[in-house]
Parts: sequence; C-alpha cells; structure tokens
Amino acid sequence: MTTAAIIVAAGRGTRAGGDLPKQWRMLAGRRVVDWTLDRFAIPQIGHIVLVLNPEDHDGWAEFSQRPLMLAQGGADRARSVRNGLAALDGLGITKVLIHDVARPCVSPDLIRAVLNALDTHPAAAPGLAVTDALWTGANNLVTGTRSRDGLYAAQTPQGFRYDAIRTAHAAHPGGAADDVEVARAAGLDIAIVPGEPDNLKITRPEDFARAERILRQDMDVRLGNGYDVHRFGPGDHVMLCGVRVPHERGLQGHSDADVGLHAVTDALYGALAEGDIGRHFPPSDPQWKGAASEIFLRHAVDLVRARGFTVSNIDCTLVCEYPKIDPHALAMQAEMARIMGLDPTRISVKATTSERLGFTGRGEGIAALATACLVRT
Ligand SMILES: Nc1ccn([C@@H]2O[C@H](COP(=O)(O)OP(=O)(O)OP(=O)(O)O)[C@@H](O)[C@H]2O)c(=O)n1
Ligand SMILES: C[C@](O)(CO)[C@H](O)COP(=O)(O)O
Repeated sequence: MTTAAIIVAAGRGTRAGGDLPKQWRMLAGRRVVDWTLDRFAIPQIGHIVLVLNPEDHDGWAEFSQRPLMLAQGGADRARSVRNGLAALDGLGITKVLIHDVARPCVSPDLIRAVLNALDTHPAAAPGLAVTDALWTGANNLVTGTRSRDGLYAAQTPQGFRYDAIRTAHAAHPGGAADDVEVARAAGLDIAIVPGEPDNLKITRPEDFARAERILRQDMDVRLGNGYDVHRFGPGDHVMLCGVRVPHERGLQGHSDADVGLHAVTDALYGALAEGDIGRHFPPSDPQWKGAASEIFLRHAVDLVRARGFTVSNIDCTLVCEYPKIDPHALAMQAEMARIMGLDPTRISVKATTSERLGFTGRGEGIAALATACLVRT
C-alpha cells in the first residue's frame, strides 16, 4: 500500500489550556488522539505515522505497541511534519496526507475526497469558503472591511504526492503555517477540496465542547454478545484467548478450539448483525482444520473497521474449574490487544468457576462469554 497519513501530535496545546496537551485530553469518552487516529483507519491508507513530542513518554510507550510508525516532533509544526515525512523514506509512498491531531472530527469522506483529488493534482487540501463579512480592527474598534471573495479557511488533511512535498519541505526556509504554504513555495498546484464546518481544530478551551457535541451527535453504538463451549479431550495444553496454557487435557474442536477468541469473535459479528464464526468459516471447510483462531478474530475486526466502526471495549469471561485463568489473564489481555490492534485497557479477561455444577463444574469442557461494544461516529 503506497498511501500514508502523518498525524502531527507533538504540539503543547498552550492555547487550549488544561493540565495535559490537548491531544491527550478526553473528548466524548476517548482521548483526542484516539478519535483522530481512528478516522484514518480506512482501507485506502496503508501506513500511519504519529509524530510525538519527545516529552510524551507515556505516549511513546503506548503507541510503540501499536501497528503504527512513530516519529519525533520538532520545535514547530513544520519540523514535526518533516520528521514524519522522513520516517516514510524508502517505503515507496506515492501519496501522503498530513493532518493535525487537533482535528478529531474530520470525516472519512473528506479524507477520501482529498486522496481522490491527488489522482489529478500534485496537492489538494480542504478549504472552507469564508461566509462571514470580514473586518480589520484595533482596540475593540472596527478599522476597516475586507472582501471575503476568494478567501478560504484552511483545514487538514492536506494531501500531496510524496516526493513533491518531501522535496518542497527540504527546500523551505521554515516558519510555514501549513504544508500548503510549503507546497506553494515550491510551485505546486493545489486543488481546493470543499472543507467541512465540523472539521474544527481544537485550539481554545471552548473548542472541546463544540467538538464533543459534533462527535456525539451521530454516534452509533452497537453491542454484541458471544458464547462458546469446547469439550475436553486428550492433550497437554489449551489455547485460551490466544495464549497457550499448559493443562492435563486439550480442548477439542475443528480449529485450535480457542473458546475465548471464538466468543469474542462472535460478539463482534453479533454487534454487526453478521451471524457467527460458522457463517464466515464453515466447519465443513477443511482449510480451517486446526486453524489458529486469531484468523477468525482478525477477520471480525477487519469487518468492524470496514463498516466504519471502532471497537470500544471487549469483556470476556471464561467458565471453568481448571486450568486456573488468573495467572494468564494479563497475557490473554495483551494477546487479544495485539491481535485486535487495541489498547489493552479496552480488553477485559476474567474467569469464574460454576461451583462444580454442570458440565464446566464436572470438568467436561470450558465455556466462554463475551460482550463487544462498537462505536461509529
Ligand atoms: N512542534 C509542533 C507544534 C505543533 N504540532 C502539531 O500541529 C498541529 C496544529 O498545531 P496547533 O493547533 O497550533 O497545536 P499546538 O502547537 O499543540 O497548540 P498551541 O499553539 O496552542 O500550543 C497540532 O496537531 C500539533 O500537535 C506538532 O506536531 N509539532
Ligand atoms: C494547518 C492548520 O490546521 C491549517 O488551518 C493550522 O494552520 C495549524 O495550526 P495553527 O493554529 O496555525 O498553529
């Protein structure tokens, strides 16, 4: 995939106030950075570079575990962008989008419109035609008027043919407000794509409330549940939530019989009203014999993303007397987070016995239940 997005997130957000730089603050239940990154999780984009401030140690630790590239921020926005562009060297990138982390309400439609415009132009960016009358002023008095004709408010993502913007940034003396300014200095033609009024940049404290209203207005929340059971048989380990757990017996099944991953996968399909694992991976099909259940979970997560949803959280409960789950629960959480490309704090793995009652109580098998919450904005 030769299209990349650079999300510049190294600023300090001084105008927005607050205890943390604005990208790390909560907005409609998630951090600003999470909203923005999710907007770019579309099939057309193959690589995402997140540009982080060297002081944001927790961010570096967290995002280095994710399927993302990281680059170090510079002293100003333009230098952060340059570092992001350099991180993409040698990957054969043809188109690149450059976006402010502080614009979490950007729509996937706008992202696609900018990308499409790059088929016919070396550069393209969203601009919002100015509709208000314009004045000059001083000391709270109007000192003049200006024509609004031909004026646009600049937005991001700004899109470029990669080689052209890499060369343009290398030649620019610095101090540009945005990448369009850099591209213009290099003589590139820049197409204006209609911007979106909701694609605001969080700049001042009051912008958080507006962004929150925008993100909540179209929120679509879906819940799904999953339930699965596998019977014990011969073996020396069980696969549970992606982790190999030593045990005196194994679980029987057509695949690797990972009852935990199956319940989570079914919860995701359920939330999308997309049936269950059996519909997507029929047990009658020999190619799934002994298959790693990670394949099923990845398929469900890809479907979630293709439908425009993100996984908000997962809660999985394993029901068995033995093996004891507690010593493995953190590894299971980490493994599911890896498979699903999620932060581990969004995934819960817990276990209960059934007080020696029923088939799980008699040690005949293991059951798993899962709930998934999906969100589309
Ligand atoms: N050295 C910098 C400065 C800014 N940015 C990013 O550039 C975008 C637009 O900048 P702005 O809104 O000005 O953000 P801040 O610089 O964080 O805000 P402020 O100017 O209020 O401190 C933001 O996503 C910001 O994180 C960056 O990556 N590196
Ligand atoms: C790039 C930009 O978002 C275009 O509107 C903007 O210029 C960056 O933020 P700043 O407030 O100008 O630093």
